[in-house]
Amino acid sequence: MTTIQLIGAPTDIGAGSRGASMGPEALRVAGLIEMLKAHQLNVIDSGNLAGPTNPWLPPVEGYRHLEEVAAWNQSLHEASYAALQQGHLPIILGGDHCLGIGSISAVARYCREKGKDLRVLWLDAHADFNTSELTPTGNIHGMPVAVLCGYGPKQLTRIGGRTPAINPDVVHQIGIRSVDEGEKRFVHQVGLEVFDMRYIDEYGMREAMERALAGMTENTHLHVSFDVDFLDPSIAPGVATTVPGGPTYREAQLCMEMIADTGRMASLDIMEVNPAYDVKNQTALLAVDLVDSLFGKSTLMRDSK
Ligand SMILES: NC(=[NH2+])NCCC[C@H](N)C(=O)O
Ligand SMILES: [Mn+2]
Repeated sequence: MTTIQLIGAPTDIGAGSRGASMGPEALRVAGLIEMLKAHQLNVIDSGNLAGPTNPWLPPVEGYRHLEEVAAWNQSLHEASYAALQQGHLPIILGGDHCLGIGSISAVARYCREKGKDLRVLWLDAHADFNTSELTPTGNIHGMPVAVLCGYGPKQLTRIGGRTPAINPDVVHQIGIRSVDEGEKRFVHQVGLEVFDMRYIDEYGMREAMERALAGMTENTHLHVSFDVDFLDPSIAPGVATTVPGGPTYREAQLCMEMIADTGRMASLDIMEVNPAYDVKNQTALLAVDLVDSLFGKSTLMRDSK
């Protein structure tokens, strides 16, 4: 029986607006634990990590709150790695998406040690591939993928003991529709695989997901990093950096169901839920509904189990 371990990381330290620090509790209030238990999963809620408060200062040399971001990610790295070592499936409750650094560096370290092939599905409106030279904001939640690939300050790129923590070819991004100018060039330069909204418009979510999930084996550890701003803001207003033109409810469901069908998901981030922007917790409720599908809820007639 799979044991899920929830790890809350209540911080907005990498964001440009406050409020993602309330995300972990919003997800719990929305029924995350009860939903997981209904899948006959063991659930351990290890509560929330502690870390520095948000000093709410402007960027320094292209980074906002670098030391605090490093502290949060170091402790998330340790907690996520410990959960994986115990054989648990960690679910990280963000918090802003800078926390992908701590979470995914832990998964990468675990995979290296176990000889597993890592694949990261990055569901997001943004590529999060900025550096201090490229960023228009200095907000580190716009940088985690670049940091994981070794581009960034050493306080962050060294978390997890190997730099780079991952190679760009393990990352497959879905739903992207907001990439800064310099960031775009850099994404092309390193050859990130991006199924952006234009791709999804032209070929559909099914084709995008088939490609993003292709080639996995028994030995693949699939990590899903779900930034809730992936979703269209009309259904998910509770995020700080909304971008119009995201996946609809049905497209998002299909995305989750296709991941569930692989049976390979072994760790998950749920990031950027921001109750300060939400209406009656609907974004957290929707995230829980979609994660329900990620764990195999089927609304389909063909459901046979
Ligand atoms: N995880 C996120 N919400 N990232 C938004 C990043 C927005 C913008 N590209 C920036 O770097 O500031
Ligand atoms: Mn993001």
